[in-house]
Amino acid sequence: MPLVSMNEFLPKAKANKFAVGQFNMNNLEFAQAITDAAIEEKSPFIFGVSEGALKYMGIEYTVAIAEAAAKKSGLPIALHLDHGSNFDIAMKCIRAGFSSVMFDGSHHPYEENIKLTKEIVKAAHAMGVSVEGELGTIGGVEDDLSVDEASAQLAKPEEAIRFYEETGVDALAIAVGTAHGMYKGEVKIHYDIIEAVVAKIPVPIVLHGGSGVPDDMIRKAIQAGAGKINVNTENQVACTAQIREVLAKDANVIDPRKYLTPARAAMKQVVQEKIRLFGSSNQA
Ligand SMILES: O=C(O)C[C@@H](O)[C@H](O)C(=O)COP(=O)(O)O
Ligand SMILES: [Zn+2]
Repeated sequence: MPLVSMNEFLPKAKANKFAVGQFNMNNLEFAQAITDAAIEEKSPFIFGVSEGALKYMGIEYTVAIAEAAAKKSGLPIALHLDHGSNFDIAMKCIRAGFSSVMFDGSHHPYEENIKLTKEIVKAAHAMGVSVEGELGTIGGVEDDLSVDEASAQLAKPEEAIRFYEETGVDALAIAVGTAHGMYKGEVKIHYDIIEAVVAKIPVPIVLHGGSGVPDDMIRKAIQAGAGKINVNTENQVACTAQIREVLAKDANVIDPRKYLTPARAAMKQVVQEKIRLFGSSNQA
């Protein structure tokens, strides 16, 4: 199966109140772990690739790995630029074979964010590629905001609704209290904001910063209207913990397969648990 746009599965997710996971691809082992978990769960999924990961892996390897995963699994998989910062990087990814892009214009003033997002939607939709937009500040590692500071930057429902109406994005990331990275304090999700926006737009809300959010809060967010949930840090933590453990036990290990095999298995378990939690098992 070729890579697909998020529109292959997000409308169904919104209608049936489940969420599709975006799991970030940082190297081959991440891609294998995510794909193997999804195969067992018969779940659609999204490979998120940040600009940093793209630089690390190279765009050709990234696309080739995602295409191999789609071919091997037969699952609906979207290859999605995560937090794309400008028009050029979005077009570069689309030309290389990405089936979906995010434009993160949240650092721009509201009207400018709408204008820039609209331009990307127009070009991407002409090529059958889905687009995610972002509004408000999702705090955490990227912005170095505490959870309290992030709460101060929450999206305003009326602005989010107009943002959708003007841009026509396929999924909308709004700041509702989650933050990137593991939480230092308690996470507080503003379900009322999700509900108010989702009631007025036909596309799902995207929850960034899915790592470390308690399961019951994830379930409530999905019921409120989150149809795409991003997870990266939990996989990084699982991967690195295994590598540390193997190397700490035996300082003579030099074969990367000796520590990458358990690292991959640990990530597969994380992804499988998230897929079950998100309710996307058997939705492929
Ligand atoms: O960290 C990245 O490179 C990707 C993240 O920004 C991703 O979009 C995301 O929201 C995952 O959040 P996390 O699970 O808190 O790492
Ligand atoms: Zn994010």
